[in-house]
Formats: sequence, structure tokens, C-alpha cells
Amino acid sequence: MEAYIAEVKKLAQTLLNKMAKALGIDEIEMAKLFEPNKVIGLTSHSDADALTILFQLNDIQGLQIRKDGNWIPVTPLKNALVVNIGDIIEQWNISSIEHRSTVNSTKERLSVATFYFPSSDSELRPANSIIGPLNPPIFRTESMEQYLKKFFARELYGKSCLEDMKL
Ligand SMILES: O=C(O)CCC(=O)C(=O)O
Ligand SMILES: [Fe+2]
Repeated sequence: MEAYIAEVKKLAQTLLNKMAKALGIDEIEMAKLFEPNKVIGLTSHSDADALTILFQLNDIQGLQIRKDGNWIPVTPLKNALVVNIGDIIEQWNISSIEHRSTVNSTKERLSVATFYFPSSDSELRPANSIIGPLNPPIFRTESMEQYLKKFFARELYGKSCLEDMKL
């Protein structure tokens, strides 16, 4: 995995250098755009899926979750997976988790996220067992197809892909 990532990085650099050269862009100026200590990582967001299973492959810290307005680091643990609640589970009145990741300017951080979504022909609505006269639905019903269309058109920023479905 590490060797693959190193090779992919080299390939991206080679391709960008060639493109820059062909376009007359200064290669040194361009390289400055990709310095690790200037790369932000992933901006604050919640995942649009139901659950994200995250495997942190090495012990370089980078993932942070937002709790009561503070950013809390999620220390990688050996033989442990991180499970993130995604936006879709908000239909069950459980909040999705806002998180971000930072990069380390000297050490490479490796993590593999698997995003678990309902099937594309399903419908997003609260389960009958959790709604009633005292617990009306919080979101309007939407097809997964509509939801995914919106998801792919939106910027990775802030919380909840369900926000605009709020009733
Ligand atoms: O950097 C990480 O481990 C988290 C990645 C993440 O939040 C995402 O891909 O949605
Ligand atoms: Fe995420």
C-alpha cells in the first residue's frame, strides 16, 4: 500500500510537470502548490453515507472530530476501526459526526475510508417505528437517486447533506 501511494504520487508529479511544461507554467511555482506543509487535508464535513468504517493504517494522527465546538483528535489505535455516523442516519434522530483531517508535513498519514450507502433505488425516510404523533419526521422523504445527485454537486463543507431536506 505505501509503495503504491509513493508511486502514484510520483506519477501525479510527473504528469503535472509535463502539463506545466507544455503550458509554459513555471514548474517550481507549481511545485510550491503541492508542498505538504501547505496542504490543508480535509475541511470540516460530515459523511453523506449511513456509516463510514475507517481504518487508520499507521499511527500518524490527523483525524479530528468536533465535539461541543472543540476539535478532538482521534488517536489511531492498533487493530481498531473508527466508525463514523453519516448523515443518512440522522433520519433515525442520531447526529452525524462532523470531522476533518489535517496532514503532517513530514510524515505520511495513511487511512482507508469505506462509505456504506443504502442501495441507489431506496428511499430516504425515517423508519415507521420512530415516528408518531409526538415524533413527526424531521426531514422530507427523498429518493437515494436525488440525494446522490445533490451529494455529487455539493462542496465538501459543513454538516449534513440532509440539511436542505429539513421540514
Ligand atoms: O482522513 C481521514 O482519515 C478521514 C477521511 C474522511 O473523513 C473522508 O474521506 O470522508
Ligand atoms: Fe469524512
